Parts: sequence; structure tokens; C-alpha cells
Amino acid sequence: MLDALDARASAREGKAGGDAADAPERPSVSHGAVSIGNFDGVHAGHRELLARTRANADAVGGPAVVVVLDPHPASVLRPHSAPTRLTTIERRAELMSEIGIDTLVVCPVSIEFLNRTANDFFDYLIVQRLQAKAVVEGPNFFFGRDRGGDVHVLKDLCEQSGMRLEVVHPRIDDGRLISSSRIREAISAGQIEFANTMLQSNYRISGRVTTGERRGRQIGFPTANLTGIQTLVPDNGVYAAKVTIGGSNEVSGDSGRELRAAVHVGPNPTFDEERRTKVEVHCLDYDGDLYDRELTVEWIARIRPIEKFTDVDALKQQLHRDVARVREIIQ
Ligand SMILES: Cc1cc2nc3c(=O)[nH]c(=O)nc-3n(C[C@H](O)[C@H](O)[C@H](O)COP(=O)(O)O)c2cc1C
Ligand SMILES: Nc1ncnc2c1ncn2[C@@H]1O[C@H](COP(=O)(O)OP(=O)(O)O)[C@@H](O)[C@H]1O
Repeated sequence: MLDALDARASAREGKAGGDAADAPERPSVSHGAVSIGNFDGVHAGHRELLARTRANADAVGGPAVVVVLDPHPASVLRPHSAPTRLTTIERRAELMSEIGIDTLVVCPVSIEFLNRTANDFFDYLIVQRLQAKAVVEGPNFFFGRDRGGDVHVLKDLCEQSGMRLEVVHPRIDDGRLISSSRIREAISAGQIEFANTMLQSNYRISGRVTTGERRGRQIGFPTANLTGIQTLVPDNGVYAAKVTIGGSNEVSGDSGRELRAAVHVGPNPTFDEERRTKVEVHCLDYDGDLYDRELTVEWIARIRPIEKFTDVDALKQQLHRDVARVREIIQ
């Protein structure tokens, strides 16, 4: 039973995965302040909860620990309705590290795990595995079989174990709660600036550069075509973005180089390719080989929808205007 908690990430190192027993230096998870959730996006609401987790950790003199239930419990129960994630676990660890969380523990979620009663969940995870001194959650926190535990149950259990509990009230924006699903809706509608405001950071995706139709260079606008994207792709359209070349474990010379880019998301109707959605990145002021490299795209603003142009010259004229617009938006 204890091996349910078998992977952890040191948020300070921004890494995830691996078995705890293999880690050369196990990050400290005991006797601290703990918050449990999915934290997809690490958005403004999460950030308030995490700031309070940090403050409680300081008050009890232990580490600030976040337990990410992965995959999201709802997607284990209803795999077909699982939403596409906003952030990988590695990205969540990176963002949490930036805001002062010491350790991110990944708790694998299975049907058996979700079948624990609320008392059992609390005893196993919070008491035995984490030996927590403080717990921080939002009022919508439910735990245990059939979501049997809520913050009132949690309050009683914490009191019985002599733990502090802080319930952090969620952040309201325009009278509506900031939530991961609301951010997904905004991104899927191309409302990148609104999503970025709710995230309090620029939305990102990463992918590997693959070959396309080799048309880009012929028309003077080479585009790096991304594949293997694991997170939500914004609505079809043309965007201004910042791009970083190379993955975290690449050592090549220009790894980490940041560029501005005009990014196309969608089909290529001008070339009668109406169906396939592609993510194509035209980097400004760059000429090099990107095939098989990893690119991270930081979305800044949507410029326009995809159009079918009457000919390639009309497309080229528009691409010149798109690039000029990117230069205006990202100075
Ligand atoms: C910033 C940008 C905007 C684009 N907008 C459109 C568009 O509105 N309509 C369209 O058919 N293709 C558009 N394209 C896509 C080109 O058709 C595509 O890059 C070209 O076909 C090259 O494809 P390839 O990389 O497979 O060679 C755009 C490309 C870029 C970089
Ligand atoms: N400024 C640039 N932006 C994007 N890719 C570039 C740039 N300069 C050179 N390249 C290279 O050109 C390739 C894209 O050229 P393109 O003719 O569109 O071919 P493909 O159809 O295979 O994507 C990229 O994968 C990259 O290796």
C-alpha cells in the first residue's frame, strides 16, 4: 500500500519523476506544511494557496510540500472526458519552485487509491507518509472514496492529529472563480492574454521539430513544425510568441536562446490542406537548423484567424504584415 506514493520531484530542481528510493538526495517531505491537489496550470488561485503553504511551512519550521494527484482523479474515473492538461508535472514543479515550494510529490492516482475512505486517505498520506504539521486547502477540497471528505471532515481530522489547518478562499475575478477549466476554455477560444492574466504567467507549450511539406523556405518564411505536444494547443489562428530553443537537457551552443516568433496554428487552406491542424513556428531574425530540436513556445497575443488566400503572393504579403505586428507586440 505504501508504494502508491512512488515518485517525487524536487521542485527546486524543477524535475519530476523517478522513484524516491533512487534519488541521491531525497528532498525533505516530513514535518512541514502540505497542500494536496492537481494544480494544473499553477494559476492565480493556486498561487494564493501555495503562498499560504509557504507561510505555514515557515510557521511550523518545516518544508513547504505540494502533493500533486496525477492523473487528475476525475480523469481516472472518466478517462474519456479527461481534459488536455495545461502543464506537465515538470512545468508545475518549475513554477512552484519559483514561488517558494520546496518539494513536489507526485502521488499516482489509481482506482484503488480513490477507493480509500476519507479517514484512510488522511491517515495514509498526511499522517504516515508526510507527517504533516500543517495542511492548506481551498474550500472546494474533497478527498476519499466518493469525495466523502470535505474541509469540515478535514478540520476534525487535523484537530485530532494536532495539525494546523488553513482554508484559503479562492480568488474571484469578475465575479467568477479562476479555475484550470476556465483557463482551458480561454486558450481553446484563442484568448491568450486573458489566459495569461489568470495564470499570472505566459502560457507555454513544448514540442519537437519535425519535417513538413518543405514549402516554408520556398516562400521565404521557414516554419518549424511541432510534434509531440503534450498540453493544450490554442485555437486556430496566428499568434505573437516568444520561443526558446532546446530542451532542459540539451547542451548545444544555442540551447536556451530566446527569439520572437509568428506562430501559425491550424490547417493550410491556401495550399488546399483543410484538415490537419499544424503548429508552425516562424522565428524572427533566425536562420539555422531546428529539425529534431525541442522548442518551447510562450504565447503572447493572437493576431488574426487563419485565412485562405487567393495565391501565394497574397499569403506572403500577409506574412510580412504578421511579422511586423509581432515586432510591435513584443518589443
Ligand atoms: C505566421 C504565419 C501565418 C500563416 N497564416 C496562414 C494562413 O492564414 N493561411 C494559410 O493557408 N497558411 C498560413 N500559413 C502557413 C503556410 O501556409 C505554411 O507555413 C506553409 O504552407 C509552409 O508549410 P511547411 O512548413 O509544411 O512547409 C502561415 C504561416 C505562418 C508562419
Ligand atoms: N527562422 C526560422 N524559423 C523556423 N525555422 C527555420 C528558420 N530558419 C531556418 N529554419 C529551419 O527551416 C525548417 C523549416 O523550413 P520549411 O521549408 O518550412 O520546412 P518544413 O516544411 O520541413 O517545415 C525548420 O524546421 C528549421 O530547421
